[in-house]
Amino acid sequence: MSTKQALVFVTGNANKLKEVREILAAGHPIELQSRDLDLPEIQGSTQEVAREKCRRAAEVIGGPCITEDTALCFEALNGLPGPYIKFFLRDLGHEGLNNMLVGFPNKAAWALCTFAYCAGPGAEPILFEGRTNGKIVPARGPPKFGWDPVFEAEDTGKTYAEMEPEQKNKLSHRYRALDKLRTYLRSLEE
Ligand SMILES: O=P(O)(O)OP(=O)(O)OP(=O)(O)OC[C@H]1O[C@@H](n2cnc3c(O)ncnc32)[C@H](O)[C@@H]1O
Ligand SMILES: [Mg+2]
Repeated sequence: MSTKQALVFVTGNANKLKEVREILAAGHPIELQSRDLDLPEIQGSTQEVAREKCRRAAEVIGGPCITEDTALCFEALNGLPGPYIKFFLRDLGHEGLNNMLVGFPNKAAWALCTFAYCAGPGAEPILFEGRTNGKIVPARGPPKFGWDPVFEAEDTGKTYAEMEPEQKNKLSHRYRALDKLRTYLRSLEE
């Protein structure tokens, strides 16, 4: 009989959860439960933010869990807004994100996803990063998820919002990070 506790994905973001489930549905299955909790996030590097959030999540859950942090980094701004993109998006909108780069010819950006896995309260979280390069463009495509309409992924000519979910889920920052996490979790099963 297995005494293994289910792995819980702690996130307050329904779109993230949807994509994670879609990505995990293709390929090796990983059993996942979810908890809709909006955990406090510290200031710091993407790694510090991710580690601390996952640590707190494990305390709340009382068992193994994963969390995910997404940053959107502008090359002309040395990687900012980075982990603070949520608040820039909320307060400035798609147009404001474009306006931030008005004075810069360089519109390059990258989306960075950091999954954190914590084995339980007190354990040190382990991080898995995935990055997709692109550029910031005036909004195109349905505004269903965050900054998807203003991020054009490299070599696709399309914003994330213009893609079918299958296309985004094959090249996204989230897919790339989750693929590494999946490999790690499989190695634990062996
Ligand atoms: O509870 P958590 O998991 O933290 O969910 P959150 O919505 O607070 O998410 P983050 O702290 O990681 O902030 C990332 C911001 O970027 C947005 N976002 C995350 N992934 C995205 C994606 O793939 N495409 C577009 N926007 C995304 C998200 O809606 C937030 O505004
Ligand atoms: Mg958050």
